[in-house]
Amino acid sequence: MISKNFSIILGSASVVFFGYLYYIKKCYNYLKSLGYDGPRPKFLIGNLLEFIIEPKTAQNKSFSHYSKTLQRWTRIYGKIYGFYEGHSPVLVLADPDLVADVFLNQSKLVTFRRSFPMSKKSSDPNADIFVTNGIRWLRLRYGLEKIMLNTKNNAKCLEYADNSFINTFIAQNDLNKTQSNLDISAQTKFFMIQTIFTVIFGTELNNFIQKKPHIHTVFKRQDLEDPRLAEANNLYFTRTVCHKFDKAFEDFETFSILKFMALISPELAFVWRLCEKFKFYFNSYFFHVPYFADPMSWFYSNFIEKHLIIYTQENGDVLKLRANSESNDSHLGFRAGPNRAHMRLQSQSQNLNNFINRKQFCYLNSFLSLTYIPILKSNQSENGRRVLNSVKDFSESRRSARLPSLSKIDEIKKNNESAKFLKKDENRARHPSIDRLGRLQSRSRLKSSNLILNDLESEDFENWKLTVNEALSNTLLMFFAGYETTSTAITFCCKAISTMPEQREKLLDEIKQNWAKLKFNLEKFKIKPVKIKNNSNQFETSSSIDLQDSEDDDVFEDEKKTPSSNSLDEWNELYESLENMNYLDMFVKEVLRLYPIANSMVSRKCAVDNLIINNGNYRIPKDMNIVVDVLSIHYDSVWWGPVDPKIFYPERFLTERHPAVWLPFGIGSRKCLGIKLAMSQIKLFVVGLLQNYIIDTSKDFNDNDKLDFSESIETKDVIYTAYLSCFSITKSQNLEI
Ligand code: HEM
Repeated sequence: MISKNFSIILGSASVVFFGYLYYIKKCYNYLKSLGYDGPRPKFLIGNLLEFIIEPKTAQNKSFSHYSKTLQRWTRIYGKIYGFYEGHSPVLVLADPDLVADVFLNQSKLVTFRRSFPMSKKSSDPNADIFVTNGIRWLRLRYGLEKIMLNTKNNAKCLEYADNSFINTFIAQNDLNKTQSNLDISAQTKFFMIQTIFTVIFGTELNNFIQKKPHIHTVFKRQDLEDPRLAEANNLYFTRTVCHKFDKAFEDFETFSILKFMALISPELAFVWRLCEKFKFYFNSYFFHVPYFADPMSWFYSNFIEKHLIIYTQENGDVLKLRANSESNDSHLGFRAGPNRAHMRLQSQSQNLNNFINRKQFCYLNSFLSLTYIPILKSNQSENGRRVLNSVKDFSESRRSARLPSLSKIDEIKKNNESAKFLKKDENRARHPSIDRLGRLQSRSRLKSSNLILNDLESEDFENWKLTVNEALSNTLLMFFAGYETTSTAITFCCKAISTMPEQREKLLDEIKQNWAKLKFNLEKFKIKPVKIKNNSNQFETSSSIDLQDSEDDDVFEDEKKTPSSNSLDEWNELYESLENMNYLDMFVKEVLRLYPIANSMVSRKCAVDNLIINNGNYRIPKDMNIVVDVLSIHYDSVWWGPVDPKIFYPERFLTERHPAVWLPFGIGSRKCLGIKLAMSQIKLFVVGLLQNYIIDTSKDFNDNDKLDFSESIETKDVIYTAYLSCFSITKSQNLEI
């Protein structure tokens, strides 16, 4: 009997197993059936292996990577083709007209980012804008755009960046005077972490943490290679946070068996996700336990929690929506009862209150201002109890706050949207895809998430709020999205400056011409932030790190000392003058054209049935992943000529180009939200550097290295990175007034 049951189970399992294999085999006909050419897939893995190892036709087997593989395929298969990740088809666009058609003209329908089986789901309460799709994405985008693409806010961010530049680069370099070479990559990372931190929290990283050792439980001295130097350089915490994020990026790129399994069998993603949950119980080597087991929790408990409690307390606000039920969101750090961290913060909050009372701009406060938290005034004298209540109520509010906005969207969608969308499209040439959409709608089979509601009136948008989870997770995203990308871009710019004297002179000329408006950096620099003690190895900084709890408990004391007295108008002026420096703008754009940093992120998922593009020549079925071969477009002489696109030639931007040929920040409605911030940070760094230093290739490299800008840039799978990042830095006399 047992053996009979066993045979039945075994038989059924074999049927399912072989059925699945048969299904996988059939999948490999899909792209062909749609008329798309492409590389021949291997059973089970598709074309994944080619992303890792170049085919044997190459002289030596060398490591390949994502963008270069696409470039190679484009040369063989043309402007549009497909490949398989496991057995999932992916369509590649390598032509600006096609990209414009999908990302600009049809962007209403293709605003879904392609997802990977193991990445966070769009419906996850902690999902950020990068992974969300459909209406939820639109709501987030609408809110975040108001803050992140606002010129005044960006001018303010510039002030933060300028302070960070002084704190990291100039202070650091003065300390290392004896050192002939400087690792710009490390410096720019410090710069970025400091800037992003300040932009998010409105206070400098060191000011926030240095006098509060109990706050930073994760910051251990042993994390640092040389704690003494780090401490002396006043970058103790900055280094540590950089180290954490570097590790997180390493994890992102490291091969993991679970990620691989999910790619080759996405239908079983739930199994791999489950395994991921339990992987801590297994040997981490096999499953690759990430350094940040849960980045959100880490970030939350070390930064946001403190900031938020103080934020709520300072406003005298109790966040009250539903008083009774218990929170189950303790993973974010909120617990119903008091804990010691809360008590400590409570007693120290007065200092932070002073800071928040300044109503200083920062992302976290701005994002929170978009949430659905009703603010009730409460009795100021019951300070302690209020904080604890606010923590409790806050977690309640996070859950309940989500509901009104989502139901509102549903309501809007049901009443107006589908009809409106289709009506607007009546004037457009009717593609079969749109007709089909209409038929689907009339059969009430249109799923809410399939349409993007770009056509809503602006009044409707005003009611769209963020949930508190969304405000927080997007704050964390800013670190991930802006840290490595911008610092790498700055390193590439430094490389271009150090290897191309002609272009460097042109930049210097432009800086001289705009000198009056760009005076901020140098003036600040004159107030030396650092001095070196004569009789010891110890360095002394204007805000040296005191790991003991200080008597003077005002964490913003140092901030008051920083010479940042420019008014917002002046920062706006600086922002504008940076914007108006045409050569600088072209220079940075050219660097990003030659070395687009995050091109694998420019991807979409088709959200409608049968999207017709290129005047009906191509059909993209629903759920098809679409990626762009950015490198091929960036190096195409048809679009970038007549000067050879391989040559570094910023002036090529003087000619008007196709709207879809420069893609380092993506394109269309999902274009990078940090574009303005990133561009002004890069420009500020370049100007600051040239104002103060002569930058040359490192003395450790010979003349051949010196000329080789492109060869010194290593490209990784996911994003680009620089591996020769040491430069020789000497104090410049050029621009002294
Ligand atoms: C040189 C620096 C940067 C580069 C090269 C870069 C590149 C990109 C790219 C290629 C995308 C995908 C766009 C698309 O799908 O069309 C993207 C998205 C995004 N980036 Fe950036 N980025 C940079 C800096 C930043 C910074 C500093 C921030 C914020 C502080 C940021 C925030 C975002 C966000 C939020 C998205 C998602 C937008 C959405 O899905 O709606 N980025 N970025």
